[in-house]
Order: sequence, then structure tokens, then C-alpha cells
Amino acid sequence: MTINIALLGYGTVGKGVYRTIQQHQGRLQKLLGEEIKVVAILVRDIKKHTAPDQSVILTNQYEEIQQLENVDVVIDAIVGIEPAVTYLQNAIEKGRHVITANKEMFAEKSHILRELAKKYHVSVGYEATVAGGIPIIQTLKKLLNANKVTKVEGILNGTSNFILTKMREEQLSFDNALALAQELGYAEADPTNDIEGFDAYYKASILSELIYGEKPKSEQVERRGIASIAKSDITFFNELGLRYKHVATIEYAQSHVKCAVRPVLVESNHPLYQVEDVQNAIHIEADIVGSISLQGPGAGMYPTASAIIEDLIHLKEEDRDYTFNEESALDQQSVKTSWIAYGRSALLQLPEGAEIMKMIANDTWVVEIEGDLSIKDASFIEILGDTTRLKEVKKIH
Ligand SMILES: NC(=O)C1=CN([C@@H]2O[C@H](COP(=O)(O)OP(=O)(O)OC[C@H]3O[C@@H](n4cnc5c(N)ncnc54)[C@H](OP(=O)(O)O)[C@@H]3O)[C@@H](O)[C@H]2O)C=CC1
Ligand SMILES: N[C@@H](CC=O)C(=O)O
Repeated sequence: MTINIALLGYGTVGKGVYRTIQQHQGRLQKLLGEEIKVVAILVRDIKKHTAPDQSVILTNQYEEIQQLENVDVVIDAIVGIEPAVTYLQNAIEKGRHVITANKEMFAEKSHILRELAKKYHVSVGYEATVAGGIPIIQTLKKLLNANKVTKVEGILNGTSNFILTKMREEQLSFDNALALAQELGYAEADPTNDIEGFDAYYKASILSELIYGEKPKSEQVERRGIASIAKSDITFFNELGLRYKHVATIEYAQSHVKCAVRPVLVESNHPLYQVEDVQNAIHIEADIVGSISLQGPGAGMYPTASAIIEDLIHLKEEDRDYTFNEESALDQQSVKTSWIAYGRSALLQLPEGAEIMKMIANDTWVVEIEGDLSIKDASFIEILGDTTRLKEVKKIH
């Protein structure tokens, strides 16, 4: 018996999937009990490509793939909401399992595909949509069997973490670091998605739907990118013991999902401080188990292929609702958060109740507030980690 696959897209991810299936055929056969064969590949511009094997149909017409009678699984490694969602709907209606790496599409249209898949008794795999090679979806599904997840915090975009690391470590300009991320296959076709936080927001949204059964309302999401962070700021804060990281947070509070994607400053004893280059990391807080952290490559050809192959292995698993949204006393507690107030004007805008803890450089203060800061301004940057370790300096003025 053979599991026949149609691959939509033959770029970084599509090629990674094809090569992985070829190179690990023996292992896959042992796991699945069947041979795995890519029978067709869809691309947009056929002139750019050659079929990797004579037996593989290479086409730019989806209808050709839809008409094939022997396809069991369709893997989506193309870009954007349409035509991907229509292709996958058609595939499901034909009784095919689908696997997607396409976060933009899945963040928007997951409900349509999952409902349709239930009706046609097929599965929808989406491990590759979040955090590249980190098996976060499977981990959460296992965790959610017993736990209520109270908060998820993490670096979910490999490209922006790579850029921030290269700007700090190698003094690369923003543009050169981005160009390198594109060359390495980490960035999205439109890298605005990476650097402006859309990609991390799509991923947070997918996690939110799995954990809380609902997506954050886009108009309530604070989404800020990294494009305005200057190399001089990175160096300045690095010398004070703080690293810029682009962090996504999701939690359930006051009966709705709260989501933010923004640059923060991380102190050296915080786990995210060491998460560098294209690495992603996810910290999960859950009520029974406590805290769990996962770290691994967040983008690239083989890490993403690994996530897609995992979905192949879990193909016949049922999709069910994992959500526990009852609020606990813990959800109601307001915690203190630490911020850098950067520049004299920031100090003048401090909200009532804010406490100035110390001055760590000229015109740079650590302040503490209850809960989140309502002022969304670049002169306030949240700090993660132990701020008592930051050195106090004498006031200069
Ligand atoms: N790169 C990464 O690290 C990761 C990417 N992803 C997601 O995986 C997907 C693919 O990413 P990636 O491989 O990097 O992208 P690439 O740009 O490298 O490749 C995209 C492929 O899809 C094909 N394609 C795009 N649009 C269409 C269309 N409308 N019809 C047919 N074919 C189309 C392109 O064809 P052609 O070559 O002819 O232009 C190309 O082969 C994206 O949704 C991305 O968000 C997810 C996790 C990680
Ligand atoms: N562009 C994305 C690719 C993986 O999801 C990223 O950089 O994280």
C-alpha cells in the first residue's frame, strides 16, 4: 500500500518536505506501515521548476491535481489565504487529508477547514503553522488533555529574532540582516509579515484557538514590529544587560483572549535571553503541570518539513475541542509588570500608581505598574526578567 501525496508549493518548505520524504522513506514506512510517495507538485510559475522525478506530475493547474484519483493527502506549502483555502476545501471534499504550513490562511480560515474535515472524516494537520520545527501543537494537545493553560509567552517569529540577533552580535544593518534571513529561507514571501509582527500574530491566533477555542479579536490585539528598532538602541540596552526580543503573549482574562505581539527587553536570567538567531521559544503556564518551555528552530527548510512529517504520522487522529475556559481566582489577580521609561517625556506620561524603581542610564528608568501599560508608545518597553539585577546609576541631571 502507498500513501500518495500532492504537494502544493515547491519553494523552501515544499522542497524540504519532498527531500525529507525521499531521504527518510525507510523510517516513514516503518512508522506508517505504508510507502509514502509524492505523486504531484503544484507551482505558480512552471518555467522556474523541473519535476524532481519523472514519475512526479509537475503542474501549475490545481484542477489537474484535483482530478487525480490516487491522492490521499494534500500538503499546502503555498502563500496567502487564497487560493490555498479553496484548494484545501476541494481536497477535503474529495476525502483527502490535508496538512498546512500556511499560517496566514490557517489563522483566518481554520474553522472552515476543520468543520469540513469533520464532515468528511479526514484530518487537518497544522503543526508547521506555529514555531517551525517545535512540536508545539502536539505538545499542547497532550497538555490540554488534563491542564488548563493560563498563559503562553514566546518568540514565534524566526526572522525577527534572527534580525535582532545579527544587529546586536555582528553589527549588521537591519536591511542586511533581513536580506540574510530571506536568503536562508526564513522570511515570508512578503517580509512585512515577519518584521511588523503579523506572522507572530497569526501564530498566536492559531495557538489561541487551540487553547481557548477562540481567536483574539484583531482590533484588540496590540501588534508592534521591530522595524523601528535602531542598532544604537540595541547596543545601548545590551550594555545595560538587556536584549531586545520580539515576544507574543496570549492569555485568557475577563472572559476574553488577550494577545500582544511587541518588542520587549529581556534581562539575562530570563529564559528568552538566550534564544538567538532563528530559534523560537515558547513558555507555557498551565494549572496542574506548572511551567513548560520549548525551544527550537522556528523557520527554515528542514525544521518546517519535520513538523509536516509529524502531521503525516498523526494523520488519523481525531480533531476535538480541548478548551477549558472557566476563569479561576488566578485569572483575576493583577500582577506587577516592569518597564523601561525611555526619555524625559516618558517619565511625564507615567500612569497613576506607577512606581519609579531606579535609573539605569541617563534618561532611562525602570518603572513598575499593576497589570499592562495602556500607553502604547515606543518610549515604554516592557522588561522580562529580574530587574533587581540591573545596575542603578547616579542621576546625571
Ligand atoms: N519558510 C519557512 O521557514 C516557513 C514557511 N511557512 C509557510 O509555508 C508556506 C510556504 O513558504 P515558503 O516555502 O517559505 O515559500 P516560498 O516562497 O519559498 O515558496 C512558495 C511556493 O508556493 C508556490 N506558490 C505560491 N503561490 C501559489 C499559487 N497561488 N499557486 C500555486 N503555487 C503557488 C510558489 O510557486 P513558484 O515557485 O512557481 O513561485 C513556490 O513554489 C507559506 O505559507 C509560509 O508562511 C511555515 C513555516 C516556516
Ligand atoms: N517567516 C517565518 C517562517 C516560519 O514560520 C519566521 O521567520 O518565523
